[in-house]
Amino acid sequence: MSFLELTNVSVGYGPTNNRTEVLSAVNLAVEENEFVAIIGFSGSGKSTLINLLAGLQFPDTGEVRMGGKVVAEPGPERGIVFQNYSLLPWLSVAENIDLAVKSVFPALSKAERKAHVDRYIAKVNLSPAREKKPSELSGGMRQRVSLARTLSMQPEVLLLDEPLSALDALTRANLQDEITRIWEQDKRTVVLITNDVDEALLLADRVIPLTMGPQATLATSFDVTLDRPRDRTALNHDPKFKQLKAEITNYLLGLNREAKALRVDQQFEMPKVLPADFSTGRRLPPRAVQHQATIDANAVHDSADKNNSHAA
Ligand SMILES: Nc1ncnc2c1ncn2[C@@H]1O[C@H](COP(=O)(O)OP(=O)(O)OP(=O)(O)O)[C@@H](O)[C@H]1O
Repeated sequence: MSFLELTNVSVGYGPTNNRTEVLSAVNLAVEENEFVAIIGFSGSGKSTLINLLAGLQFPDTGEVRMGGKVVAEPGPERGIVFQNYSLLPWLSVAENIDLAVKSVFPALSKAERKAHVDRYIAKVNLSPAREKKPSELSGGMRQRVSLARTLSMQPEVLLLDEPLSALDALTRANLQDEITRIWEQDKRTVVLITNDVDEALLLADRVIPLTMGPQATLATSFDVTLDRPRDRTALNHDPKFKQLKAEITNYLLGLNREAKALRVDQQFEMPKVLPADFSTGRRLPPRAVQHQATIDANAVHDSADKNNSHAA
C-alpha cells in the first residue's frame, strides 16, 4: 500500500443525463516523501485531480486514500497552494500565516505562535515584509506567503496546483529553488501540478503525464533519475535531462496530435443562420447582409480617418 493512492477514480461534471467525464479510471500511487509532478494541457483535469487529493471534491467512482484511510474531507495534513494566492487582503503577511497556525495548533501560546510564524516567514525569505499587506507585495512575494502559510501548518502532503504559472521567468526560477530547498530540508510528500516540462524535471522524482480530456487519465510515469541537488544551468547540458525532456515533450505532443485528429473526426456542419434586422424583426437576405457589411466597413474606415486627422 502506498502513502497516497487513487484507485480507479472517475469524476465528471454536469447532470446525470448530460455528464462529461473529465477524469476516467485514474490510478496513482505516491510513496511517502516522494516528489511527483503531474503534467498536462490546460483543461485536461489537473485541478480536478488535485481537488480530489485535497478532499475538496469526491470521485463518482473509485477511491482516494491517504495513509490507508479514505479521504472524506479536506484536512490540515494535506496542504494546498493554489495558482492564485488566496490571501486575505486586509491582513498582513504575518497575520495571514498566523490565522492558519492558530487553526491547526490552537494549543500554542502567543509567543510560541509568533516564533512559529516567523520561522516560516524566514523560510521563504520574507522577514522584511512581515507587516506588509498582500496589495503591497509582488506576485512572487504573495506566492511565497501562500507557500509559507501552507508549510506553517506542517502538512504531511503538499499539493501544489500550478503555484508558479502566473509568475515571470526569474521569479518562477527563484521560487522553484526555494521549493527544492524546503523539500530537501523538511522532506515531505509533494504532488505538483505543472504545464512546464523543465520545472517538472528540475523538481520531481517522477513525472506523470495526464492525457487530454475528456476522460483524461494518468499515463505511465517517467522516473527522473537525475542526481540531487539539481542545478538548472548544469541540467541543460546533462544528456540524461535532455533525453527525458525530449521523451516527455514528444509524448505530450503525441497526445495533442491524437486529440486534434479526434476533433477532425468529430466535425459537424454548422447550421446556416441569417442575422435578423432588429428594427423590423425580419431576417436579412444574404445580399443585404453583404451590403450592410460593406456599409459598416466603410463607416469604420471613415471614423478611423476622422480619428487619425484629430490625432494629427
Ligand atoms: N465546476 C465545474 N463544473 C463544470 N465543469 C467543470 C468544473 N470544473 C472544471 N470543469 C471542466 O472540467 C475540465 C477540467 O477542468 P480542470 O480545471 O480540472 O482542468 P485543468 O487541467 O486544471 O485546467 P487549467 O490548466 O486550464 O487550469 C474543463 O473542461 C473544465 O471546463
